[in-house]
Amino acid sequence: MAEPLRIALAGLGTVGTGVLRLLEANGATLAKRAGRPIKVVAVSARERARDRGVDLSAYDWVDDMAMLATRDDVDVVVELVGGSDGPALTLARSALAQEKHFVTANKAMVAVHGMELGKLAEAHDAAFKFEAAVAGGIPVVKGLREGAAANRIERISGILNGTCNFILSEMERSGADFGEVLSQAQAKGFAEADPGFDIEGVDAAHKLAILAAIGFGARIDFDAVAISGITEVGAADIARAATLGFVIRLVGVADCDTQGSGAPRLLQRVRPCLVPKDHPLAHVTGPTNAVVVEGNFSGRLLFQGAGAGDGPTASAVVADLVDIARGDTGLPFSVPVADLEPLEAADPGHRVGRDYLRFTVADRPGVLAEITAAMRDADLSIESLIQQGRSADGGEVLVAMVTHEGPERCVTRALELLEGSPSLTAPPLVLPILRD
Ligand SMILES: NC(=O)c1ccc[n+]([C@@H]2O[C@H](COP(=O)([O-])OP(=O)(O)OC[C@H]3O[C@@H](n4cnc5c(N)ncnc54)[C@H](O)[C@@H]3O)[C@@H](O)[C@H]2O)c1
Ligand SMILES: N[C@@H](CCO)C(=O)O
Ligand code: NA
Repeated sequence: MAEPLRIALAGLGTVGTGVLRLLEANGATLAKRAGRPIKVVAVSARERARDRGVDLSAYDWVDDMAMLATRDDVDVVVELVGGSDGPALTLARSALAQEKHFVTANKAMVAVHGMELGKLAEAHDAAFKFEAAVAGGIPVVKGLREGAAANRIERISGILNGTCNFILSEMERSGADFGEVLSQAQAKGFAEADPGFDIEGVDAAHKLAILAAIGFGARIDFDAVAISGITEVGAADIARAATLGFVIRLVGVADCDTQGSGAPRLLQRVRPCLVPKDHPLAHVTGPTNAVVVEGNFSGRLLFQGAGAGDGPTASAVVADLVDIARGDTGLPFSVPVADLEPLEAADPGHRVGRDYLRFTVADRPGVLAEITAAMRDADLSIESLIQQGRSADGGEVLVAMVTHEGPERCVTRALELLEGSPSLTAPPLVLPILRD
């Protein structure tokens, strides 16, 4: 059998230890599939003494992870540390500059520095692979880059954050409150080191920006992703959505739009959406992720599976190692980085859709008339409206409505007209209804 592919592994947390376990469990099969053994030679993490439930005695321990990139006995550096900058980025730059292949699960770093790292990889004939960075174990980077390569991609949409999906579907199933379910997601190892990245939608936006770059042949533009997280979604919204025939999911959507001018513009958004109960994404529960890719010849492709957790994420990391062992060390993106288009961000104002609007209002006469007058003046038409119950103390009540299809600028205008109104006791919540 050929010489082993020699690995240095930085980070021995949830994913890093998962990779060691997987290589141990499936080593013989992997060697056959890859044509040579995949062998870890060195590891690095913060605390050497910590009990991780894996035997590290066969690997060199390196205190300073930056040293992994300088070793002559290493072909691939695997980074499972996290953080868009700091030691992960230093390691990536140094490994690629020294012509080591580089594999990572770090979507924050790929979303922010992917263009620079991709260029560096191309310049040094090294592989730069990040299947685990997007939707954990689901082979969606490969699916888009390779499986759907023959298509013009028209739209990418998906549930890209396991923590948020777990929280929303658990709140829906058990009626538990947000904080309690977030703690469960943290205990299960889905959440980021800073769970703010999950619940504010930033993690999903990192992943969407990476997928959009591959799908649309565009430069990664993470700063252009419009992001809203799930912190404002309450149990009452989930219950009202259910009454109206929807579930609430955090969904990332990217598509291109010429806005009449000819030049394609890219719209990337991550928002909690109302998903019709018969839509495939409505059945995605727990930490599962799902991505719908719409190709002009393939039609709809649905990729679904575990988006987080040690085993599934390790599966994606090791799949990248198998590719490298087989000699697939080619372009990190669908085209050379220099050929990725710098697409401008699209203005969503003219996009047509339906929305769920939730107002928290003072419980007194005339308030509903004020809201509906603003909607009339903004040319926004109401399809249905729910105002349930009365507050015992004449305090505040929730009014939820669903609009008819109309341009997004009408919703923006209605909210502008209501801004500062003393009738509203909290900022309104707008959740788009995901279109088919
Ligand atoms: N956990 C998941 O389900 C999952 C899924 C997909 C991608 N990811 C990504 O994989 C990466 C790792 O995630 P994780 O969940 O395994 O994290 P983790 O916190 O469980 O592990 C991180 C590891 O990196 C080490 N580390 C952190 N900072 C360090 C530093 N400054 N110097 C040396 N070592 C340092 C820690 O000691 C630990 O061993 C992140 O980029 C994360 O976004 C995680
Ligand atoms: N925190 C991420 C891990 C997988 O990328 C999630 O919940 O989806
Ligand atoms: Na993946």
